[in-house]
Amino acid sequence: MRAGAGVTAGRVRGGLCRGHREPTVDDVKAHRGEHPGNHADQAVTVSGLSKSFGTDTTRFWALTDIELTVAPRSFTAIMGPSGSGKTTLLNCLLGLEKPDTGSIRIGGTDITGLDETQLAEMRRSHVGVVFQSYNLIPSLTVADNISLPLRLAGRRIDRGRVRDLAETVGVGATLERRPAQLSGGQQQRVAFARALVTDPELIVADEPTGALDTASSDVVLGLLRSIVTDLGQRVLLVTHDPRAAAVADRVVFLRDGRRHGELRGADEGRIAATLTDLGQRS
Ligand SMILES: Nc1ncnc2c1ncn2[C@@H]1O[C@H](COP(=O)(O)OP(=O)(O)OP(=O)(O)O)[C@@H](O)[C@H]1O
Repeated sequence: MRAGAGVTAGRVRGGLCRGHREPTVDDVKAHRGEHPGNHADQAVTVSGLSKSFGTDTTRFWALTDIELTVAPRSFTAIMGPSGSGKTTLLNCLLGLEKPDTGSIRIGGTDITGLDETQLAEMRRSHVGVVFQSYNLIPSLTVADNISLPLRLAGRRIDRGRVRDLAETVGVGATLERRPAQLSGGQQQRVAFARALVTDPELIVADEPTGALDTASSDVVLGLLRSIVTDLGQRVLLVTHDPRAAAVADRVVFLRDGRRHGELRGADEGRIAATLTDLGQRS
């Protein structure tokens, strides 16, 4: 994180105006008499979450009775052997999969009760997502890629804020370039700025270092840490990499779709050993 880059937790949390083109999560809250706006102080909670695939005769439970609380200003990594349910959990959090049972509260709203339009708005404004494959739009400049979620949500675009965010993640000098003119590490930093631009309640990072060399991975992991520590965000990281998970405050393990313990403040070696043990017992 660039010291003195000009984006403080207060500024990042402050200056966004929300559009009113379609029903939003905040509209639902207002309708219920709840308080709309940013919910930085509320935990993201997953409770009794189960998800199955298939029909009655072929039913397979990908997630069973998952409980998870992601507190404000916290950094949680999710790990587990292949097929343990990490992607399914992410997809449920993003409203891309509908759980069979349970609740997912983001910004004080149970998103399992939202319709498709409201879920799309939730993904645009309340959750920032970073994937392994950057997913930047090649024809847009860095500045326009970063501001895209605001444009899609019909919100005012504050160019100064976009510039501040770009500087914060270390790509301030590239605003007028196209993604193809950037390194992989730089593109991933742009993806982080784009994820932060709506001031979301949760940043979800799915293997964000998977395509990067060690040096670029270190920069991105440092950035993830700073997003929590300096910008006051909460981050959920899904990764196979114990080195990446060691940057988190805690690591939650999944096995066969169930929670299987957690480690806090563990180093890479301990996380790797736990993961190996988990895989061998699957
Ligand atoms: N659409 C689907 N239809 C049927 N089964 C599915 C579907 N999606 C996932 N599954 C199954 O659910 C289980 C959990 O899958 P998931 O992709 O969540 O695991 P994962 O931990 O992300 O695995 P990996 O680390 O390999 O990406 C797996 O057994 C998978 O085959």
